[in-house]
Amino acid sequence: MPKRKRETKTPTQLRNARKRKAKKREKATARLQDPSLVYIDDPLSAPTVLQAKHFFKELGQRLPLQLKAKEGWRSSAKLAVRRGADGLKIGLFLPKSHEIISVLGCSAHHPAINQALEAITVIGASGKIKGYDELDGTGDLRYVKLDVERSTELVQVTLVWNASSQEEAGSSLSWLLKKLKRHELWHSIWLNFNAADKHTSRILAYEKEAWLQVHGPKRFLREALHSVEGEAVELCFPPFVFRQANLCAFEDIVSLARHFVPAQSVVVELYGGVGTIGLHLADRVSSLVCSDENPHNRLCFKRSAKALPEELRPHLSYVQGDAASQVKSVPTADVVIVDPPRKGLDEAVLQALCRSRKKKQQRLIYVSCGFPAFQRDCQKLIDAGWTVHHAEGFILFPGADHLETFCVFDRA
Ligand SMILES: C[S@@+](CC[C@H](N)C(=O)[O-])C[C@H]1O[C@@H](n2cnc3c(N)ncnc32)[C@H](O)[C@@H]1O
Repeated sequence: MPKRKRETKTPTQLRNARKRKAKKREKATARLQDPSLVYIDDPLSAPTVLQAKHFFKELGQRLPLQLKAKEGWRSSAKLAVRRGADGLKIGLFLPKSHEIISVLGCSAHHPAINQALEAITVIGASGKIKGYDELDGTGDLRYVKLDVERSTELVQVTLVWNASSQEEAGSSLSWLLKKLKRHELWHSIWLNFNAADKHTSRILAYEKEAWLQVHGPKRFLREALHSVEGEAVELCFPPFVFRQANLCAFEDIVSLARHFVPAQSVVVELYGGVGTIGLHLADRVSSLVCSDENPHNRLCFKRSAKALPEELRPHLSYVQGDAASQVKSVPTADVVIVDPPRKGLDEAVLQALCRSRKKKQQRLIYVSCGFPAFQRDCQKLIDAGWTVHHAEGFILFPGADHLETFCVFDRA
């Protein structure tokens, strides 16, 4: 039989074939739905919300649900960047997949986030910068983080770059920065150098050396929660600290927390971030010790506390450390406030709360962003003698299968 000649393709043909394939993939995913908007028609029908209602009903508790604006609420977003057929593909991963769905123009975004995304997408269409390719670990831009300063509508943008330094990033980064700086959208521009292995799921590199501010003022982005009563606080949110994506709705949680902290309480706050809840209790506490594992938070807390009236400052302190290292303070508190990540309380914290007995009466305010973990922790707290005094559910991400649970426990 005559041998068939092997078909060889020119580099241009190969490139075009790759582009066609990528376009086909993009078309297929475009038909799929943004995972953050699946329940947007009726956010109260999301499975987690129904599950939470059932759980509290079984405990003999009502669970009032709070839902604010369904559009324009997301003032902080971390978005993945990958290689697209026509430049950068920026968006959210579809559940359990490596496919990205574009979120350009998403109705949940604060308008400033959409403007920023548009600007980056247009610049990216030139093809001069490459989106990250997780198959081979090549490419430039891995993620973008966008945080809006709501009072000015300016955006703090962080470019997560696949290099370990600005030198290593080279001319493509310098070119992008030059283009970005022509826009008047920015509060500041930050670089986060993350050359971690392609198998990592970590979005940001948290080491101090990984961060570089290349544009904007030295003063951190500020946010005031205007609807919260008490002393006005200016929270600091540089890009390397946790910030609630829906700060407008979280204001109501902070207000509610104030309501459940009796005047002159000794308060211990674990998983406190930059002091988003704790600092708003400054006029209600005889002392507040706030802590968090992120070493960057301390400076933010101190700067915000410094701007409070002089007589309140001595009552406020901040300790850097993970929650497990702070459990000694739990029995000394009248009120313990916890707002852990999705996985819930660390075992050491849960154990400390379950055996804490020094005070005659104690209150625990638990703010949870992960309902399954809350359910588990709640059951253990009840078994240890805590009772649910009040619970409320907040739809912080309307359209997503998520509930932020606010629960007050008491122990006599
Ligand atoms: C859901 S955020 C809440 C922060 C704050 N209450 C707010 O609303 O901005 C959780 C915080 O827990 C911190 N964190 C995560 N794991 C921790 C741990 N094991 N010990 C202490 N803090 C932790 C994170 O750094 C983050 O600031």
